[in-house]
Amino acid sequence: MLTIENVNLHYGAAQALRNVSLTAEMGRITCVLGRNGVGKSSLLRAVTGQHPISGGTISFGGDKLDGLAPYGRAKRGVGYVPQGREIFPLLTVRENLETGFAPLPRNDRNIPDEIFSLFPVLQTMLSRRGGDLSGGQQQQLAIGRAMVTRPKILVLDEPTEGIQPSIIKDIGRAIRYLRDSTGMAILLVEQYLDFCRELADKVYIMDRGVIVHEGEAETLDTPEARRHLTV
Ligand SMILES: Nc1ncnc2c1ncn2[C@@H]1O[C@H](COP(=O)(O)OP(=O)(O)OP(=O)(O)O)[C@@H](O)[C@H]1O
Repeated sequence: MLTIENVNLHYGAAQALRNVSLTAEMGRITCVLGRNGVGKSSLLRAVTGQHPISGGTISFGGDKLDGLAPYGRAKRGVGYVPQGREIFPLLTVRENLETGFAPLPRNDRNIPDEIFSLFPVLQTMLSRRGGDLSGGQQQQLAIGRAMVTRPKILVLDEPTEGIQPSIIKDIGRAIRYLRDSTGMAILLVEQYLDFCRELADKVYIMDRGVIVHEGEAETLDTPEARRHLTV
């Protein structure tokens, strides 16, 4: 499981995370809810090594992650689907998927078939450029690219942002499938309450860099959560 303990993160003098602690267990979907600017992406940058933390510890399966470069964390099984997808627009869909080979030993450098079972559109568009895909297709590609790295934990930054409802459904189904079939841990941050409520096993709510609620999804107080999501 992923354990985040008392983590602080700064951008210069501005503090984006304040003593944040959370756990994301194997075989469960952990969702962090919060409105724009409360620190959700910063939390994922801390987990994936995109930004250094200024206090606390982050460990996965008992190994300390903080201090490792993003590449080292990918090698230890941290798969990342960043906000805005970050697809390479001039590379083909196949080449985008193959960028996920980097942390893998040579024998594992193949694209698992289950990516195409989950997202058939990727197979039909293998030789198209990433930049030609719709936002929803790019999100599926970003999840596929993370799956190529054979993650033990998948970390997703607002996977529903700017995506049409039918593709949001496909993405929700894929996330559930990954939890159930592989037993991986899934940590996702979201502003979309209904998506989170349908999918999550455990929910945290963040406000201004602080965790203000932690609980099982079925006990989530929806009006209270909505209050935290309204500006
Ligand atoms: N590179 C940066 N330099 C300075 N401040 C930053 C930087 N990135 C984020 N911040 C600030 O840190 C705070 C948390 O931002 P963060 O992106 O983590 O929030 P968020 O909850 O993910 O919001 P969003 O949904 O808009 O991405 C905000 O006040 C933001 O302005």
